[in-house]
Amino acid sequence: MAAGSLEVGSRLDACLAQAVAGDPALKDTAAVVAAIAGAAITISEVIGRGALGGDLAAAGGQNSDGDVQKALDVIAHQRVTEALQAAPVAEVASEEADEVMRLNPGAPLAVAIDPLDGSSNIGVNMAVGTIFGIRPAVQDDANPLASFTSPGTAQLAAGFVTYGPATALVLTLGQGTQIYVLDRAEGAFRLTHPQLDVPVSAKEYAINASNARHWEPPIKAFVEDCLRGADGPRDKDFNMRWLGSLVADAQRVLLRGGVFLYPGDQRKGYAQGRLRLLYEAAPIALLMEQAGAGATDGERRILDIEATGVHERVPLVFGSVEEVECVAKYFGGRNHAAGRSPLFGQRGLMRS
Ligand SMILES: O=P(O)(O)OC[C@H]1O[C@](O)(COP(=O)(O)O)[C@@H](O)[C@@H]1O
Ligand SMILES: [Mg+2]
Ligand SMILES: [Mg+2]
Repeated sequence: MAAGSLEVGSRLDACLAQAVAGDPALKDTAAVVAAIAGAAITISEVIGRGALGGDLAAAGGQNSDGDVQKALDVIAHQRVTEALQAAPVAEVASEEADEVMRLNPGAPLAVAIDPLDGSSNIGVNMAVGTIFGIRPAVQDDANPLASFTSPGTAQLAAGFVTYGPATALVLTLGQGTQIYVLDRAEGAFRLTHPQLDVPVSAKEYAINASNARHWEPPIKAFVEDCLRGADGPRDKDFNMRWLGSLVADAQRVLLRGGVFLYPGDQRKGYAQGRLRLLYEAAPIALLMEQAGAGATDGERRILDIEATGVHERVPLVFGSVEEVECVAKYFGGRNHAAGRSPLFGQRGLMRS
């Protein structure tokens, strides 16, 4: 979907048809997007009823990452896998399934999906979401992960749905990033943002600061310098937001800029942070890059990283390009001593 060629208010199905008319190779990808969007509408109805529909936060089993599955995690996983079963999808890598799931052998596409992102927000009426990345399926009976080992650049499309005050689908088919909002009266998504363009610089960061004592020195230094604001080496005051829901934080960054960090830290099991490469970091990274923003693990471009496991984690930094590059400088050791140097960050020394 080329930027500028889409009309605000158009229905998702019309926009997908237009994309396929322009590039017939997108036919299957568009069918998968439509299937996920359909499942998202039904998930949004469940979430919209809140506690009227029962306790969506009720604990069930455990997923492979050791997280307790809540009732809504399980419902969302069922809804998306049912929808993908009826689409041209050979395999699914879901947060809520230990192994890659085989759906339609021989079908052309594979989907990595986080059916319900932001699980800690379930049951308290806060935003949650669904994240997905669509890739070509690679048939290799000896390697069940074959469809998912290519770097994120192999993704044909990526997106997420936010179930917030409005239900929104943020989508890229590799030509810009668009937002569609669910028109509840009609039961259809309509285009609201034909081309997102993330501001290059920003004054807002998002990180779970309760982990500060576990952070590595570059992250500590970056955040300390943000906190020092106009009195420190960054020379500007920052605001902070943390929603505990990656999709909601990502949507804010896409709409008004900023930087999000979930770094690795020294807690047991958190050396690579908390977020998963295949169904969280890689789709978000494609959406960011297609909107003019960046996504790294601190230093390396997320889209260049190859997965070696379904639920592999990766440190994640994304958002306004200047901020993402600034974080990389702290990792490179070029900035992170600066905040503590008597020559930096003091009015009248390195700055006028
Ligand atoms: O509770 P923490 O450590 O701040 O982690 C919050 C992060 O974890 C997540 O909830 C992980 O996703 P899931 O809920 O899909 O496991 C992100 O949405 C969010 O950004
Ligand atoms: Mg998640
Ligand atoms: Mg999840």
